[in-house]
Amino acid sequence: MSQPTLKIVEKVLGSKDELAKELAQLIERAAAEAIKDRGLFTIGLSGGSLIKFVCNEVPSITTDWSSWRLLLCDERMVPLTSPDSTLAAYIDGLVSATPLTQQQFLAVDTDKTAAEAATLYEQKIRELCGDSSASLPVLDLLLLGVGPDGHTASLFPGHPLLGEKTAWVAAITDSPKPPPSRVTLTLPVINSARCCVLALSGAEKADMIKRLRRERDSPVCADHLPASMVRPYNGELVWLLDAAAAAV
Ligand SMILES: O=C(O)[C@H](O)[C@@H](O)[C@H](O)[C@H](O)COP(=O)(O)O
Repeated sequence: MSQPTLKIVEKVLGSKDELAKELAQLIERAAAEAIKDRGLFTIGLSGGSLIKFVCNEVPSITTDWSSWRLLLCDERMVPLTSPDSTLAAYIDGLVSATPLTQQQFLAVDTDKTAAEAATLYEQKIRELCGDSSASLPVLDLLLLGVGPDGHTASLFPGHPLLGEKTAWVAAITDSPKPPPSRVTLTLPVINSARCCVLALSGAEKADMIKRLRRERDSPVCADHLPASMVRPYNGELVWLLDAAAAAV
């Protein structure tokens, strides 16, 4: 059976603020559709600059917050009290600014080893998706950043994790981006989502965008950057760029 053609949408926004507003509108639409169709909205969150984009604009959207379940596309194996904790940043930015409760966030057990936490997180996602026997979860919306080396979530160029085909969540203890120990969704789970958003901003990402565009437009390209391996099987791929990152 041939692979359905991937629907890729690329939007270039004038500034980081405009990118954040566009992202919030996309999230509002995705949440409305998911809640109407399934009574639940599952959204995956990444760290880095996405945190500010989400926390600055998402609190002002109109949605049924009680139907949201928020999980992490990747998380650092640090305590919630650490400034490196992605979950802590989102709880701090969203719980006080919306009706969301901390219990609606799917927390990683960062007090365990990364391998144990990965196994436990997969079980939590299975429970969330209500089908423990499912081969892959279909999450509604995954928000992904892209590092200057083309990594996304905690999937890094040339890392064996890029070849993981069965685990939903994997541990990495040699992350080139500190802190070194993390858990991450794997590519099969990322590509099973209904919609993946890659959000890139800043002039420092311009060169990477050029490489990703080359890979995107010619899949046979040898690079195989992790961010260009985000190609949802049956979902939508949205690139949101600010003008600085999209500068050719
Ligand atoms: O926890 C993390 O480190 C992130 O999940 C990571 O994948 C991030 O999204 C990229 O490194 C891009 O970060 P910036 O958008 O800040 O460049």
